[in-house]
Amino acid sequence: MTISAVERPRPVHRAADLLAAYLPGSFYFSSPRGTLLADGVHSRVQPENGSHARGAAAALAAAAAAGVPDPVVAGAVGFRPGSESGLVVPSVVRRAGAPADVRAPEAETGAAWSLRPRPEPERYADAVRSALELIGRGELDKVVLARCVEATADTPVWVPALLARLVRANPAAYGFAADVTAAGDPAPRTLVGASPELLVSRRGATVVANPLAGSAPRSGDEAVDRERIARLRESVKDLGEHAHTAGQVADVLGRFCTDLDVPDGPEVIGTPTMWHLSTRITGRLAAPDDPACSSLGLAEALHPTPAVCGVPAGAAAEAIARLEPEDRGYYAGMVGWNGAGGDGEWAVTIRSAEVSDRTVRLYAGAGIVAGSDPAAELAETSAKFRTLLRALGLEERV
Ligand SMILES: C=C(O[C@H]1C=CC=C(C(=O)O)[C@@H]1O)C(=O)O
Repeated sequence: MTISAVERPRPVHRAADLLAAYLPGSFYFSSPRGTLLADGVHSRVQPENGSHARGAAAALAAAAAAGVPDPVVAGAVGFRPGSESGLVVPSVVRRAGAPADVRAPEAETGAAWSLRPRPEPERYADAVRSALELIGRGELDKVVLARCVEATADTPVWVPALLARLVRANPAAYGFAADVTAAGDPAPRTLVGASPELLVSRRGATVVANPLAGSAPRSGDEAVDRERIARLRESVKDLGEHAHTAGQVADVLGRFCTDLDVPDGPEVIGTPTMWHLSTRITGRLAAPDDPACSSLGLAEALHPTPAVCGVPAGAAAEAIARLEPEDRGYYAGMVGWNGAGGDGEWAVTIRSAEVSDRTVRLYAGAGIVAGSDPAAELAETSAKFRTLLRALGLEERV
């Protein structure tokens, strides 16, 4: 009797072993729901009429017909519509539980680094002032402005070690590493990060989204942090910034769901470097079999949320294109996986960097609304860089 690949019993893996098995070129994604490590490329996913979800459904059907066991679509999509995307059906997928007992080498303190902010911090503060003028004239309610720091080492950066340090330091985050090398790149390019923000997750008919917006840096001192949390909970500016984001996510999911549970107000969640206002929204899909309701379809409908773009979205995207000198690339896009039945998990690509050879490009942004202070927004982006800088052993440098 022969057993088809799909029916064959699956080996059981440990999360720590999958992280240790990650190599550049693999796709790694971990979350409180579990860990996924994917290798090889069975096929590349091309959008169909601009829809990644439709392209993914076709690629998954073809992979299942070809006997790929447990086919998934995995990878990342860039910030701008129609921009870079690196979605594939991998040849082999291994799964495990949420990351636990993860070992990681110490940061490469031996490497010599040079750091270049892009733009210079003062130019970022100028961009915030320009955004405040647009807000003052009523052209915008909110826009998220980002900046970049380019860190260059004297030796090539070993991404598996960087990923392991990120996951060890942020076990509750959405940890990821995705190969995003494009034709013409002089060296392989990897997107890596530890995002605190769930764009959307789907399991059967149940969907969850967890928009974040409104922030304060974590200080490490308990009394100071208690005070910062209390201030964040009451900050009119941060609550307004958050309401834009949670409201839009609820509106979009409401179009797909019969029941939607939206808490009355945000709670505060902590990462090792930040405090954020957070709203966990859950819903029940009206038509789970509709390809538009796959996790990738929902992620596309939600993207870009006002956590990374703004309100109104079109005017905010134009302001971003005009006021940010660096292209965002994959930063502020989405990263995750989508299975054949439509289940999956997509994180917002923040607390992230693109690594190529000796260079790491880190990105961080902050939501600008009426009442934002340019110096405070600049400081907030510096605090957000700490997730990656810490993993690189460079925390004191920005
Ligand atoms: C855009 C980023 O964070 C978003 C997520 C949480 C809080 C945010 C804020 O308070 O501005 C941002 O919307 C980033 O980390 O680059």
